[in-house]
Parts: sequence; C-alpha cells; structure tokens
Amino acid sequence: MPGATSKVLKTQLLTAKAFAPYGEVIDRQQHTHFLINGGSTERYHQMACVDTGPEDGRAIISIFRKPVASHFPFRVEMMEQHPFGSQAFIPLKGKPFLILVAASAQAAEQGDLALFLSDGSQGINYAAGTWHHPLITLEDDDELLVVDRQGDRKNCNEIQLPDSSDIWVPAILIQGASLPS
Ligand SMILES: NC(=O)N[C@@H](O)C(=O)O
Ligand code: NI
Repeated sequence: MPGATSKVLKTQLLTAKAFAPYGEVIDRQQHTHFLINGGSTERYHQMACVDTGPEDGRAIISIFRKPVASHFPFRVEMMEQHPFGSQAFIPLKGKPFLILVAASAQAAEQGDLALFLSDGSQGINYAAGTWHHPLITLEDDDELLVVDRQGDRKNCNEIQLPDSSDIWVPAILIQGASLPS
C-alpha cells in the first residue's frame, strides 16, 4: 500500500489539449460531425489517424477483453511504448478506464506520469512511441476495440521503474459506482 512518502497520482480531465503530447482523444463531444447516408447518420470523421510507421507495418483491429478489473491501488512498476505505430483503445461497453502515460522513459523513471480517466465514451490513440501503461480497467468484464500496428519489427519496448519510484495509481471512485480496491 502507498505510504506517507508515496506519490499517489491524481486523474486529469481527458481533453484533446491535455492529451496532445501523448496522442489523440476519440470523443464525440470534442469532435464535429457531418451528415451522411441521406441525413440518417452522423459521421465523426477522422477522429484519429492510424500510424503504421515503416513499410512493413499494417493496421489491425483487435478486441481486448478483460474479465477482471485492475486491482487498486497499485504501484506503477513498468511502462511500455510502441515505437513504430500508434495504438488506439476504444471502449465497447461504455465503461470508464484509466490511461497512464509519460512524456519519455526518463520522465517515467522519475515518476513524471500523467493519469487520465476516460468516462467510457472516450477512446484514445497513443502516438507512436508514447510511453504508457498496459490497459487499466476499472470494472470487471470490460472490452475495448484496439487499432494498432502489425509488422515484422519488435514494436513493444518496456521499462521497469526502479523500486525507488514509489508511484501509485489509486482506487478511483466513479460517480455512482464503487470500484474494486
Ligand atoms: N500487449 C498489448 O497488445 N497491449 C499493450 O500494448 C497495451 O497497451 O495494453
Ligand atoms: Ni500498448
């Protein structure tokens, strides 16, 4: 458990501006749309761009199904990046989830991390190379659509945060729901 000297992260509002250093926010509330199909459908066009990087890359679509929510509070022990392509996470069940990022490996090792909370209607698209924590879900039985790069190159670098970096993600109370801790 976090101690008196631990750094317990606070969530930030997931806005396009705040998240810009790390990627894009996929949020109908923050995008315009135009009508298509005879006015029957709103197209929220190009909310994010898929970056497949070097020529051997192609964009793939996956579903991450996570039966059990992450356990809170937890100490941040590792972060990862995908140097050759972007990675988007789009909630399929409307459940809030957490997004933990850092501007660089050094920032991560120094505990300079940013924690964002999606309200469940917002997705994100990590820019290629963005340091982030693997998927952090707040409720059991969650599913997110993931769009990222498939290619021949190793596209996942990890760093282990030193034991001295006593950084914690707390239990987040969502309006009207209590979360596992
Ligand atoms: N390993 C994997 O595909 N997932 C991670 O990249 C993640 O960000 O959750
Ligand atoms: Ni990832």
